[in-house]
Amino acid sequence: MKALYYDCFAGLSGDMNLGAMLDLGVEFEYLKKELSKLGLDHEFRLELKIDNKHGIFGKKLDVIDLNNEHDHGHNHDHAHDHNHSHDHNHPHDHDHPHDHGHSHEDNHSHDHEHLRDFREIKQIIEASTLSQDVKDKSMKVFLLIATAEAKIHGKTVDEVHFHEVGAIDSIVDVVGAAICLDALGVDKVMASTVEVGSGFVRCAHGLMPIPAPATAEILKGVPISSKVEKFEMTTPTGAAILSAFVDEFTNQKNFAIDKVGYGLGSRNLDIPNLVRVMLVDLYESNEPSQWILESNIDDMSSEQLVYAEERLFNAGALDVYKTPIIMKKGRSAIKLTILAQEKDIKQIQRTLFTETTSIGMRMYPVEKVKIERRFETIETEFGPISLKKAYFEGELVNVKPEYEQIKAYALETGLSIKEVYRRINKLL
Ligand SMILES: O=C([S-])c1cc(C(=O)S)c[n+]([C@@H]2O[C@H](COP(=O)(O)O)[C@@H](O)[C@H]2O)c1
Ligand code: NI
Repeated sequence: MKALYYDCFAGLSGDMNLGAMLDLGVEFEYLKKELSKLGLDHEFRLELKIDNKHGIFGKKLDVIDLNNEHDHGHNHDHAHDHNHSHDHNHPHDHDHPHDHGHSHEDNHSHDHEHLRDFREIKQIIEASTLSQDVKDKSMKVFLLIATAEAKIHGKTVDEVHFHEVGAIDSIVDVVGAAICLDALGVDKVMASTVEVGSGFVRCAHGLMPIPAPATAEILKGVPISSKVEKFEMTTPTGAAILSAFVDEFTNQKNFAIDKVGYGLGSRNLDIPNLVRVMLVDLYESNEPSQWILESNIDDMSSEQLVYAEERLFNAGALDVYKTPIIMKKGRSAIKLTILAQEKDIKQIQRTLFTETTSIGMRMYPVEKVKIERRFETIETEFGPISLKKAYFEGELVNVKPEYEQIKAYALETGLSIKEVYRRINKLL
């Protein structure tokens, strides 16, 4: 199975993502051709650079806002405050200072500050000739950003406007991400823990704690780290691209690497400021990762614990077992251990916390080695018996007759179970 793996040790922004996609092999001309289906070619120009961070060469894509290129005196670093009173629906406050050869009667209006609200972005995408899949993927990302912004600023999704580094930059980053993902045609997208950085960043709203509020909102439920000091490593756009497209966040690299792409960030940091995206072949035998969940319990009746055990199996536990332990202050207790697949963890946690007295648990991923098994049936004096044969690297290492059948033959004949085993083992 073909998959994409995002190594986000230096986080992700919209332009780092596009750089990596182009470095992975998506043709620049193809991206430009597809983006032109938005009908916004007069508003931006793309500049692709090859550069390096710490000697690692990769790609960097800059979106040049053609409105702003000529718009002297407009500084995007201190855009405008969110509490301003722009009316994004009324006709242009200002006429555009330069004629870019398009009329202001275009169906997409833009004003001097290039604000676009969510509704307008939706209209542009829907009216474009992009494929339905690219439209859906793009809208998924935009909806995540807009929903986060709306929640933070107490607005409705339709009222949210995209303004930080210019709406055109957001559109190219988001729609470009959808175009590239579509072009790569992978079956699955995976990502590592996402580095968000730390400190404060100056946004349109003033200084914001890192992760920026929108980034934090979008990354809910995603594993993050905050190791890099005083930099914003993941932006809301990067966060939304990951949140919309990643099927599994894992640091386990159970795959063979086909190709690696590097998308460069802007600043130079102690660590290489880039995202590494890999096209990978997932191992066929790749089992979903398994977890051990554990709780020490010293205040429940055995009856209730057995009941909880049944409920845990119902909630998807692959195994549940108990170990007697002595806790601090000499308290006898039970360590309840649950083996589970990642997808079942939430339901198992819910069951554990509702059906036991535990209010916490330890969790760690485990690797399981399962050697090859083959089943065979042999004829015996008692009747047929199934054998489970286990092989390690082709060598037969264990043969086990099926216990339930032996038990049935012991009861049927009145012989001891030891005797039934003895007679069957002679045949093996
Ligand atoms: O909605 C957006 S794009 C946004 C929201 C916030 C909030 O946390 S609120 C902050 N920012 C900052 O703008 C720049 C650029 O972000 P992009 O995702 O557009 O690249 C960045 O510093 C964000 O923290 C944007
Ligand atoms: Ni605003």
